[in-house]
Amino acid sequence: MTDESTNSTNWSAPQTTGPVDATVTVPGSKSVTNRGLVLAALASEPGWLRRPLRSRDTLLMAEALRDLGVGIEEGVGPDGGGEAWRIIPAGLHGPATVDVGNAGTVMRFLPPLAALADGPIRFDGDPRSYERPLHGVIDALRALGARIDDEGRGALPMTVHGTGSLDGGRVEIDASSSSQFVSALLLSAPRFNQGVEVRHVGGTLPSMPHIRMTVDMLRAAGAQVDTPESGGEANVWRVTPGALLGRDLVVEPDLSNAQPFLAAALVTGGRVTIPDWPARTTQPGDALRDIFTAMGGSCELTEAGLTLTGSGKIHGIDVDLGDVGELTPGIAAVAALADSESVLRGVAHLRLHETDRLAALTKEINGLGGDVEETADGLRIRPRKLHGGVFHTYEDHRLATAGALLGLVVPGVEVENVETTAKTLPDFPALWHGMLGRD
Ligand SMILES: O=C(O)C1=C[C@@H](OP(=O)(O)O)[C@@H](O)[C@H](O)C1
Ligand SMILES: C=C(OP(=O)(O)O)C(=O)O
Repeated sequence: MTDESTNSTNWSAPQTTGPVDATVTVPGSKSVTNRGLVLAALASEPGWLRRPLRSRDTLLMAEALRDLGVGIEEGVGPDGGGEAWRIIPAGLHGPATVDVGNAGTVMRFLPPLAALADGPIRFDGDPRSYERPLHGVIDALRALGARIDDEGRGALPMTVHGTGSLDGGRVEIDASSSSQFVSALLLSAPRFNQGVEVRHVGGTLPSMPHIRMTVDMLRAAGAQVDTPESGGEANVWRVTPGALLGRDLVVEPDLSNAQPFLAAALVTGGRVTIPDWPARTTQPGDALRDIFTAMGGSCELTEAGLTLTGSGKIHGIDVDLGDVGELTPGIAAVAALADSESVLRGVAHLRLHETDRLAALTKEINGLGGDVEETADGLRIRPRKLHGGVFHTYEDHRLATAGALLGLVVPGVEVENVETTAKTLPDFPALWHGMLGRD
């Protein structure tokens, strides 16, 4: 949380007095799209990504891969249906410069791939990207044989001096500040000469579903991966070197971006359906079914999608969100409207996300009259009657959607820089108005 002022205008969050009743089609998953792009770029044959998310984070990933020589063409899917990207792998070339923006997936997933390029790849990004942890990736890549020039920062900006190949092998990392360190090393590992064995040492590893997503997608592309869950040692992942297949992958809707819409049903005692909700998924957003049920809603998964129906009651919750940290801002907003206290635990690492999310949520909800307190690893939220005001967003898409949710039931909430939702959900204001039946 570094900046309070931007020049953008405030967005008057639409308020509703009645229950929301809508079906909202949510664009594709950021996490699946960006893994899909990396794996397709490293494959030994062309592949398809259908219904990819087109947002700041995924366009930065696509742009970076193009700059390294990968072909990413617009097209329709092989069956003629849906929008798609056709990805044509090629030799990875430097010199090139990668703009990571403030995308964790770009700043962490691409340096291992850059080590396979045949020249220097410079990484730079938004000022906040310099503050986000990257040491796990940098140190590990050095241990695996890469040369990286970061002028001793252990962070961006930096240059990875690709030599066309990387030894790989065994490495220990402390990934307690971001699961993306583990995912990053695993994703490119089929192309390392010896593959990789990653051992996490240190504090609790967050966001396990995202590591499972990495493993599942690697296996679906033909990689051999051993995991703690497949009988291996705790906190150790192994990827065997080998060719990756080109896939025809349909990207699931982004379930974390479905959160504000489902929450709208919960806080208005209404009903919202999200089509194409997957029956099985590694996305952390699937946990919303249990969390929002515990908070007073009821969920039903049918052919039409996932429907959340609000009961008119919103209950507080005491929950460890370490596995599903990216859901915290949306849950905090609902908790501020509940009938009892909430304690959100296990998310100390959110201090190093797009902004310091714990500080930002505390300040902004309290700015509307709330009573939120930071704890060592999360938030304690005591619901209070809220009033209108400006909800600052600190260039954090999930702060912006949390502010919109509060504004749905609290008169006079102005969300500052709602355009920041473009990081993962560029159409958010239009989708939100559409949900309310307004233009
Ligand atoms: O791998 C991924 O796609 C992600 C992993 C998580 O990162 P952290 O483990 O750094 O929280 C999550 O918060 C982020 O939004 C997406
Ligand atoms: C933490 C997030 O993003 P990133 O991929 O930049 O880490 C997020 O989307 O909530």
